[in-house]
Amino acid sequence: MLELLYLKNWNSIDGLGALIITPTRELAYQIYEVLNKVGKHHSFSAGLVIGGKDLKFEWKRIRCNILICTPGRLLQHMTENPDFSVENLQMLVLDEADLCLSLGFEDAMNDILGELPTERQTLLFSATQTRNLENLVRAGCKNPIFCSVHEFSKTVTPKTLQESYVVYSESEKINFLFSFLRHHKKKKILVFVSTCKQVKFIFDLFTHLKPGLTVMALHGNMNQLRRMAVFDEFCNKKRAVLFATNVASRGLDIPSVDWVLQLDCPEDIKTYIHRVGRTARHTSTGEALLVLTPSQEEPMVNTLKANNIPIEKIIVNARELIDIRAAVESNLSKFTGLKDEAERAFKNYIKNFCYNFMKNKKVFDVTSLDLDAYARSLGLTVTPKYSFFKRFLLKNSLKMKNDTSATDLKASGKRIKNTAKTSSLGVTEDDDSEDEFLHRSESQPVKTDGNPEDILKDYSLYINPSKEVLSKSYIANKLQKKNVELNKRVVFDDEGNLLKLNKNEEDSLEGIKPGISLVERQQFLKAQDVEDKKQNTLRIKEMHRLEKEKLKALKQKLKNKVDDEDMLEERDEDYDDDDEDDENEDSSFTNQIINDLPDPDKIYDNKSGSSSSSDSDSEEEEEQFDESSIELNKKKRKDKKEVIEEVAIKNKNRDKVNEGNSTENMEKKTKSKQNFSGKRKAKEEAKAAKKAKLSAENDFGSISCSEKESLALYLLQNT
Ligand SMILES: Nc1ncnc2c1ncn2[C@@H]1O[C@H](COP(=O)(O)OP(=O)(O)OP(=O)(O)O)[C@@H](O)[C@H]1O
Repeated sequence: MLELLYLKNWNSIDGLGALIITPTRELAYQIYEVLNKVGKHHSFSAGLVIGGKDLKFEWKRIRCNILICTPGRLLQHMTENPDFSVENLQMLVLDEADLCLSLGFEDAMNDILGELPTERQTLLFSATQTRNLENLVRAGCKNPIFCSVHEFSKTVTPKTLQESYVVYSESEKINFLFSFLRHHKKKKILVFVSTCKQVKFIFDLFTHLKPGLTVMALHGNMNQLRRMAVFDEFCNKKRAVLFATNVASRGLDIPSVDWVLQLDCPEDIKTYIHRVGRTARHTSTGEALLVLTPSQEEPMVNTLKANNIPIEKIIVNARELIDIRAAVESNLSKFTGLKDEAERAFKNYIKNFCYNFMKNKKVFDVTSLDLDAYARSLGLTVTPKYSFFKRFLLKNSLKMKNDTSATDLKASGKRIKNTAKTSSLGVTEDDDSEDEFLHRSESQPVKTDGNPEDILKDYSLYINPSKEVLSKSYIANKLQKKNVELNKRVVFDDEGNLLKLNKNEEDSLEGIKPGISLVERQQFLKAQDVEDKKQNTLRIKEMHRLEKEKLKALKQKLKNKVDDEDMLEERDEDYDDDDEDDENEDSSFTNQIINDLPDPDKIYDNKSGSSSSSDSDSEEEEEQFDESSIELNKKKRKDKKEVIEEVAIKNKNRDKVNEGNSTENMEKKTKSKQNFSGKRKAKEEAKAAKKAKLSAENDFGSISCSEKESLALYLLQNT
C-alpha cells in the first residue's frame, strides 16, 4: 500500500488514496499503530476512524491519505461529512475480509462498497478466507488471485501450536477455569467465553477470588478508551489473564501469549482457528485448550479433525481441581451487583447457546443443558426464570432431559476418578504446578501461602470425589499428613516471584503456635465439658434455693395477713365496747343512726340472691379465708369508720343547733339505751352473718360498693 502510493507520488492534495477496513476497533487501532511505525519515513497522512470516539474531532481530521476504520463509523462519515471524499481511492484493504463480508456487516459493507470507485486494487486478508465467489464479486474483485501461506501445509493451524481439549459439563467449567489459572500463575493467558455478560461476571468474580495473577477483561460493551487501555496493558504484561469475547479473537497481535483457553465451545471452525491464532504467532510456541461438554465432545472433535486441526484430549488431575462453588456463592451474597451479573451471564449464555443451536444442532444440543447445575455453578441458589428458553424449546418442539444433571455429574465424577488413575497426555512445561495439574498422578504435598484459617478455607474448596462432608478434623488430619507448614507467611510480587519478609513482619507472627494439634484440641474440649457441667449444677442449685425462698416469703406474708385480720377483729370488738362506754356521752345519737342504718348485707343479699348458699357453706368457706376477703373486710371497715366520722361531725353541728331541744334529746337517749341491748344482739348476729357472707363472696368486689351506696343513700336522705 505504501509502495503503491509512493510510486504514484501521492501527496496531501490528492486526498484519500488507501482505505483499510477492519471488523473490530482494536484491530484498526493496532494497524494504525503499526502503520505509524512502518511509514514513519513517508510524508503520507494517516487517520483512525472507529466507533466510540469523538465524531466531531474526527470530522475535521478525516481528510488524509490513508484511512483505517471500522465499517459502521466509516459509513457515518460517508453519509454525514461533506468534507469526506473517496473519489481518488487507489486501494481498498479488507482485513478479516470473511468477517467484513459476512452477515453481521452486510448492510454497512454493501453501502460502503457501493460508494467506492470501481477502478481500484482490492486486497482481502484472512486466515479463513474462502473462495466464495459471491463475496469476492461483492468486494469488487475482478480476476482474483488467491495467496495462502499454509496452502501446502498438512494442518490449518501453526505447527508450533499445541492443541488439546478437556471435557467438563457447564456446571464444572468455572471450577476448572479457577483451577487452571491457579496452576498457571506465571503465564499469559487469553480466555474466550461466548458473551460480554459472561466476561463481565467472570472478571468481577475472579477479581474477588484472586486466582494468583492479574485479571483483565475485554468485551464489546466496554468504553472505547478503556478497551484500548486494557488491550495495551495486556500487550505489555508478562503474566496475566484476559477474559474476552470474540472481539479479541481476530487479527490482534498480542505478544507472547502462552495459553488460549476456550471456556465455551466456538460456534464454528473459523472462530476456533482465529481464537487459537492469538498464540504461537510467527515463530513462537503456544498452547490452546478447548473446553467441551460431554455432549459436544464427539461432534466437535470430529469436525476439528475433519478440518485438519490436530487436537488431543488432555487429562486433568482430579485431585488438583478446586471447587469454588461455596466461595462463589458467598461472594454473590457479599457483593451487591454480582448476583445480577451472574443472572445476566446465565441468561446470555443460554441465549447464545440457542442461537448456535440453530447453526449446529449436533455440537450445541440444547436438550443437554442442565440449567439448574449451571446456575448453581455461577453461585445462583435459584435458577433464574427464563421464558425465552421455554419458548425456544416449545418453538423447536424440544424436550429437556430430566435426569441430565445427575447423569452428567455421575459421568464426570467417574471420569475424574478414572483419569486420576491413568497418566495424562500432552503438555510439557517446566512449571511444576502445571505438571501437577495436567500430568500428576502421584499425590504431592499441597503448597500453601496463608495462615491456618485461610488454608482450611482454601482446602475446603477442593473437590471431595466421594462427595462426603469434610469435617474440620478431617481437613486438619489431611493437612498434617501432607506436612503442611502452617503460620508461615509467604509473599509474592506482581510477577509471582517469592519475596523475603522483613524482620518486623516475621516478628508479627512469632506469638502464633504453628500446627494443629488434635490431641490438644480434644483435651481442651474435655476440660470445657467438665467446666460446663459444674456451671450447670451450680445453676440448678441456685434455682432451687430461690424457689424455696420465694415459697417461704409467700407463707410468711399469708401468716402476717391472718394475724392482721385477727387484730382488726379485736379492734372491732374494742370499738363496739367503746360505743358502749360512750353511751353516756353526746355521741349516743350517732350510735342510734348507725343502728338505724339499713344492713348492707341484707341489701347485698337481696341484690345477689345468694344468701342461702353462702349461709349453708359458711363454715367451710371460712376455712378458705384468703387474702381478698381480708382486703375486703379492711376496706369495709375503713368505709364504715369514715361514714361514722362524718356522721359524728354532722351530729356535733346538729347538737349545736339543737341545744335548745335537750329534752327531746334526753328522751331519745333513754329510748336508745332501752333498745341498746336488743340492738347489740341483732348487730352481733348481723356481723357474724356478714362475715360468713363476705368469706363466701370474696370473689365479688361489689360488696363494699353496695354497702357504701346504701350508707350514702341513707345519709343523703337524713341530711
Ligand atoms: N516477515 C516477518 N518477519 C518478522 N516478523 C513477522 C514477519 N511477518 C509477520 N511477522 C510477525 O508475526 C506476527 C503475526 O503477523 P500478522 O499480524 O501480520 O499475522 P496475520 O496473518 O495478520 O495474523 P492474523 O491472522 O491474526 O490477522 C506479528 O507479530 C508480526 O510482527
